[in-house]
Parts: sequence; C-alpha cells; structure tokens
Amino acid sequence: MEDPWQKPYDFAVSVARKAGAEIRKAGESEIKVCTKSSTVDLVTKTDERVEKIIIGSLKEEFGEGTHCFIGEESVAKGESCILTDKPTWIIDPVDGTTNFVHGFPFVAVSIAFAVNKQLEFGVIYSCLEDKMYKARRGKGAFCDDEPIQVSDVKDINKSIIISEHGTDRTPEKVKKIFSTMQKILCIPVHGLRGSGTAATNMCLVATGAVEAFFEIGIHCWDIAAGAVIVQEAGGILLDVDGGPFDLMSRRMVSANNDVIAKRIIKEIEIFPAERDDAPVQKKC
Ligand SMILES: O=P(O)(O)O[C@H]1[C@H](O)[C@@H](O)[C@H](O)[C@H](O)[C@@H]1O
Ligand SMILES: [Mg+2]
Repeated sequence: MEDPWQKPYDFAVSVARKAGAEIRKAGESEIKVCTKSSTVDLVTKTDERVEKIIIGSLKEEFGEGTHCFIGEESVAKGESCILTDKPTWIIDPVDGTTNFVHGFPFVAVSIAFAVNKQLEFGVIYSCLEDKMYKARRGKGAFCDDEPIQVSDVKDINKSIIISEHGTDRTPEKVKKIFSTMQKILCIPVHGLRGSGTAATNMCLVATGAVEAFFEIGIHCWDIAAGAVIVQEAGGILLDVDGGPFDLMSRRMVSANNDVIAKRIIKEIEIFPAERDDAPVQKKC
C-alpha cells in the first residue's frame, strides 16, 4: 500500500530548512521586538513572516481544504487551536524567540503533523547549529540522517535534567518552578540545564545528551514535533502528574525511561496552566 505521509514528511524537512535559512538571515539585521502574553513573551516580525512562509508553502503543496494548521503566531492572532481528526500541521516557526532576539545560539523551527489526533511525524531544524532532527511514527528518529537514541541511564543521581522558566512570571508560579528545581538539584542530579527552546530540549533528550526535560506552560507547537522524536528515539512522554501525555494540556515530562520520569515527577510542584484548546473567553 502506498505510504500517504512520506511526501508530507519529506516536504516538511525541506520547508523547515528553508525557514531556518530565513531566520539565520533575519538574525544578521536589527530585530524589532514586540510582546504577547507578558512583557517577557517576545515576538518579532521574523516569527510572523516565517510562519506565513511555512503555512503558505504547505497550503500550496497540499491544498487549503484538506489540511488544517495550528501555528503559534496564527493562534496569537485569534485562529483556532483545536486539534481535530483532520490532517493537521502544528507549527512553531521560531522556537526560542528570546534566544533569537539575544543571539543565544539555540533557535529551532518545529513542524509536526497529526492525523486522527495521532502525531505521524515531527521535524525540528535547529537552525543556528544547522542540525536537522526528524522522526516518523514507527520508523525511528534521526539527526542529520544518523539514527539517534535516548540515554540508558536509570540512576537519577547520574542524570542531567532540563527545564525552563517560561514566560509567566506570576510570583507564585515562579516560586513553584524554583522549588521544583531546588528539589531536583538536591536529589542530587549531575546538573540542571535549559537551552531556551522546548523543541531543542526534546532533541537533547532524544540524542541522550540529557535524561529528561519537563515544563509546565509550554504550548502544543513547542512540543508536538519533539514528542514524535523523543518516542522514536526510545524515550517516553508523561503528564507531570504521572498520567498519560496530553498534547494540549500545556504540561509534559519527556524522558529516556519511566524510572527517570517517575523520579522527576515525584518532585514537580504542579501549578495551573490553561489548556491550549480551552474555549476562548469573550473579552468585555
Ligand atoms: O515562545 P517560543 O516559541 O520561543 O517558545 C518557548 C519555549 O519553547 C519554552 O520552552 C520556554 O519556556 C518559553 O516559554 C518560550 O516562550
Ligand atoms: Mg515555542
């Protein structure tokens, strides 16, 4: 039987590469910064332009009617963020916008594709490092066409864990984030890290450079592609309460195995984050 998703997968890789080249070029000129949900939730013209390029190319190739699109900047402008059974592209044009603005060298293009709400493939192009990560469900994970595999460490005392602070600086939330980090650091683990992009963090889990990455407050476009890549590299995804991973829940633990994941989960202080697919509240 013909493989229906090989063409979209190959196309996603080429679009991600093209998008990454645009980001690199834009980084050479002055970057004008605006803000979204908070004064530290940054967005630039490049985020918006690159998302238009990606979605425009996908629509041209696959037609507007049959495929749906969830893109970070389109959602910010009021488009729907509901995942249906239709073939759906989930896109973060610039994951690590703060890094991009500051010249911190981890910025990724993240493109995932889901059908019947199941993620079929994920492509992450870490464009400043020029590394192309990709995975298709059931077919393994790769970095620059070389197979990648999560680490086999089961001893939490020999692990490196990644997390991020996010863009919500409500003092109670920040307190919980730092309390969780303090507890994990004191297990003790070998180290705590953060690249500033969820997509790149998940690739670091997938290559075995770190054992786990967790965050509350991320969005589906930050982690959809990484979810396929981590799982295809042999890793697992869980909710921060140990339940099943839910793409729209804005919380996730990705890890090399369930021993590490469950040990981390013991220490996570959970705080609320509104779901990506929550009904939009009417503004008064
Ligand atoms: O907004 P972009 O696309 O740059 O992505 C986010 C990161 O991916 C998060 O891990 C990170 O914690 C931040 O929330 C950051 O905003
Ligand atoms: Mg992002």
